[in-house]
Amino acid sequence: MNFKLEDLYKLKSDGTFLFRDISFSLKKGDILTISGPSGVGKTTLLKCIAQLTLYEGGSIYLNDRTPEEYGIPVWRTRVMYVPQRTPIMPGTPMEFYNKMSDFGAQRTIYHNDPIEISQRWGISEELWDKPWNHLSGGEIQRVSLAIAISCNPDVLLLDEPTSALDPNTTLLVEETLKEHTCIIVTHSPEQETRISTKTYKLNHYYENRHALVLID
Ligand SMILES: Nc1ncnc2c1ncn2[C@@H]1O[C@H](COP(=O)(O)OP(=O)(O)OP(=O)(O)O)[C@@H](O)[C@H]1O
Repeated sequence: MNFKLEDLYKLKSDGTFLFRDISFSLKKGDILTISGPSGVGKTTLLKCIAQLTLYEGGSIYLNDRTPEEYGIPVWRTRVMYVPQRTPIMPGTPMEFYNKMSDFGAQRTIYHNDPIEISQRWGISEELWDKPWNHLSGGEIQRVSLAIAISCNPDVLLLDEPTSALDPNTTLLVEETLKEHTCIIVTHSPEQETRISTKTYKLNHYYENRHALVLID
């Protein structure tokens, strides 16, 4: 597996750069953490990679093929985005999972058991049959992440995946994430130190100069 960004850039609505010249490559098992001040564009960068937000320039490749070559629905199953806050849906997590795994591009993919994944992080099997709106923020975060991991994407795009979790549960989730290839937005320098194989610092644009550092 190889994953590559080349000179990705995105403009703000006023025509100035939100970010530019974003280039990096990942191999299987890499964890790239993205950090930087609020509003700098971290979430937007993940959404651009997932093809959920348009960008004005640059290229993205998974195994030397572009999103267009895969087709966008297939791309999103291979390069899967998990938002920081999953929108509350009707029904239960299990109903959602059953519907999703029977849908389009997911149907051809081998799925692991999301219940087994979430049990490693203290989520009981019964919780999967409770309505979404009866779950805590931390439970929703773990269930959403377990569903994404169960789909076996090549790259997970995770926006602050442990922001609602206590320190011990955060460590348990990190142990699982280390088994996958991930791009993770985090505000925690400690988390960055614990799990990253590469780090990316995204800073605000000032006077047309973008401070952006990639440390291998
Ligand atoms: N599709 C878009 N086109 C242009 N600008 C956008 C788009 N989506 C978001 N923005 C702008 O990009 C800026 C960065 O937002 P983003 O949520 O990516 O920041 P962030 O670094 O993730 O912040 P935080 O750490 O607070 O979550 C915001 O000013 C937002 O209004």
